Amino acid sequence: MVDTPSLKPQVFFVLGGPGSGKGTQCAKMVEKYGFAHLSAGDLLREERDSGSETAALINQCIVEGKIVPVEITCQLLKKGMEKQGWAAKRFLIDGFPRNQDNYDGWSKVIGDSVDVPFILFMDADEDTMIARIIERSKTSGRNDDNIESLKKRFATFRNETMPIVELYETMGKCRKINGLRGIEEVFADLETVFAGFI
Ligand SMILES: Nc1ncnc2c1ncn2[C@@H]1O[C@H](COP(=O)(O)OP(=O)(O)OP(=O)(O)O)[C@@H](O)[C@H]1O
Ligand SMILES: O=c1ccn([C@@H]2O[C@H](COP(=O)(O)O)[C@@H](O)[C@H]2O)c(=O)[nH]1
Ligand SMILES: [Mg+2]
Repeated sequence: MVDTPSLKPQVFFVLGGPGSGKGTQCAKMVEKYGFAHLSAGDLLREERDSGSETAALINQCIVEGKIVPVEITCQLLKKGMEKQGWAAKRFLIDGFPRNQDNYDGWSKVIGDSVDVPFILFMDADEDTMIARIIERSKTSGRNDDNIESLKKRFATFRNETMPIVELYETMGKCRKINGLRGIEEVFADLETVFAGFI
């Protein structure tokens, strides 16, 4: 467990398939309400591009749509949270925990050092998400924004991440958002869900 001051940070995990709008909505929460946003995927891409000893493993996972071992991701998230200032913060952690290994690793390293009031599940159908990612691929420069990687990312999402969404549902801690509407309409729903925290 990490050593925390008395005031615990609040962490809201944001889950959803590739292209469901996690990053887009988190950016709006940062802009309007000053939440701190950590995208696990962005942190992993940054670590890969730094050329560290884990770079090759991270890149292989990204291209194959597989999930990076939690020891790597959790350390990046912990460092990111500390960098932002740990205490009295509201963190949106985007794209994590993605499987049981992620969930267990987070529980072990961070666990009760933070409060997780609820998670967001950005719900959208695959055809919509594929169309968004193919459009994004024109400018993103991401080496997993292509049909081959995307199919694998969807399979991982269905098989490994959805059980984590369901786990939070059973705890009464999952807030499902219809991600199919326009960006502003989706954001209005987030504002409703976050009432009391904004
Ligand atoms: N509600 C929306 N309607 C239309 N387009 C959207 C909507 N939300 C996001 N987009 C667009 O879809 C693309 C993917 O969105 P975003 O990057 O937020 O998804 P993500 O869930 O973070 O995906 P990934 O898991 O691949 O990082 C972006 O180009 C974004 O501008
Ligand atoms: O916790 C995580 C988050 C991400 N990954 C890997 O990164 C890619 C891209 O993630 P995005 O959220 O779409 O940016 C994802 O497919 C995984 O390969 C991870 O392993 N663990
Ligand atoms: Mg994203």
